[in-house]
Amino acid sequence: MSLIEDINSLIKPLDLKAMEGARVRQNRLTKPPGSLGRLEELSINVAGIKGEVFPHMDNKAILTFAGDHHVVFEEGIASAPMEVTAMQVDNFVRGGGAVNVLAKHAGARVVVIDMGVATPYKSKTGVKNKFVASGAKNISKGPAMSRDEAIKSVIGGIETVLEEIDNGLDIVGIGEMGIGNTTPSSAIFSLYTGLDPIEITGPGAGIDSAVLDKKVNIVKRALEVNNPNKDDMFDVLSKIGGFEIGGMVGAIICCAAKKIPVVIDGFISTAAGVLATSYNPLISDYLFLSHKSAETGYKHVFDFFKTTPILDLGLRLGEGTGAALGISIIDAAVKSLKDISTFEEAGIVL
Ligand SMILES: Cc1cc2ncn([C@H]3O[C@H](COP(=O)(O)O)[C@@H](O)[C@H]3O)c2cc1C
Ligand SMILES: O=C(O)c1cccnc1
Repeated sequence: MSLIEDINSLIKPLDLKAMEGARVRQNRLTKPPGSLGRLEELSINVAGIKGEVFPHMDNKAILTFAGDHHVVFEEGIASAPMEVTAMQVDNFVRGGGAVNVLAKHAGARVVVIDMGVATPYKSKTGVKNKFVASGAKNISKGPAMSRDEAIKSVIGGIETVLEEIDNGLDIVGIGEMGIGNTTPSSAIFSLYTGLDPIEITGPGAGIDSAVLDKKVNIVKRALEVNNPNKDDMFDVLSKIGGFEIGGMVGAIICCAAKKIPVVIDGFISTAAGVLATSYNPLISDYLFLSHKSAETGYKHVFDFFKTTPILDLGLRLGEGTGAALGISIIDAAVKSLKDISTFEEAGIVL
């Protein structure tokens, strides 16, 4: 636990001086003030996070945390076989996943982390091993994991970021792979919003309406059986979370501590964002929501964040796909702040 507390204690409010410097520069660039809209705000936020008016954006990474969920198979609410999580891990290592393609487009590397994949994958190299246990247990019957395992999963996420910093890390996208993980994510959102699971729970990767009814009841049962305490993030993570969700929480905490902008992906990584923000509200300043997930409950979760999604493309995939697109927009924002000439430099007098 002490690594988590030590890292958490490093998280500080944004650098207001750097933000003011960026704001002043934005207003001196050869364009009408405010005309780059949200890009201006994004660049100012990155300056505040990094404490620099000209932040570096050379090294970008999508961290895709993988883990399984026994609840969806034991209760018959799965969208795909459990083995698909492991198969997708291999696909990502080969570079053939949707996240690989969009990350490449954004100039970001993809790091795949095994937090708790329950079936074997073929890749011998190319997967970071932070394995905690073989899939989260059935949350409709009891806790997903022990408290110690929840702590271990968060530490795995922190270690991932610390190790990746050595490879250069200017911005991070948070993604996941885990068949069934919209179920724990829906439970987490229901708990923190206080909304009935029927308003939050959606079809995930794709189930019919009869299975969706069952899924809503499973989310309700998970909350009743476990009675998680929302003021204790580790209680929530251990009772209704998952190993890849814990990994994402750790990565988010560590990025905030290390002044690295964190770009959240869709429904599941947003659940990790809610958990991390509940653990330390200062983290909210370090987060960017890349896109508005099309999954049912997503629209109800903005109150937890100081920001709103950058894109609205109807995505509902996960893996870090939306985060990759978000990174390319943030990169454009930072480049605009740095590289557009000021009126003075261009010799333009208005
Ligand atoms: C082939 C395939 C690739 C995926 N890539 C991401 N997900 C997404 O779907 C899963 C969550 O949805 P649910 O809770 O309904 O299973 C996660 O793995 C998420 O990343 C996928 C799902 C499938 C089937
Ligand atoms: O929004 C997402 O990331 C999402 C939605 C449904 C299924 N998988 C991921």
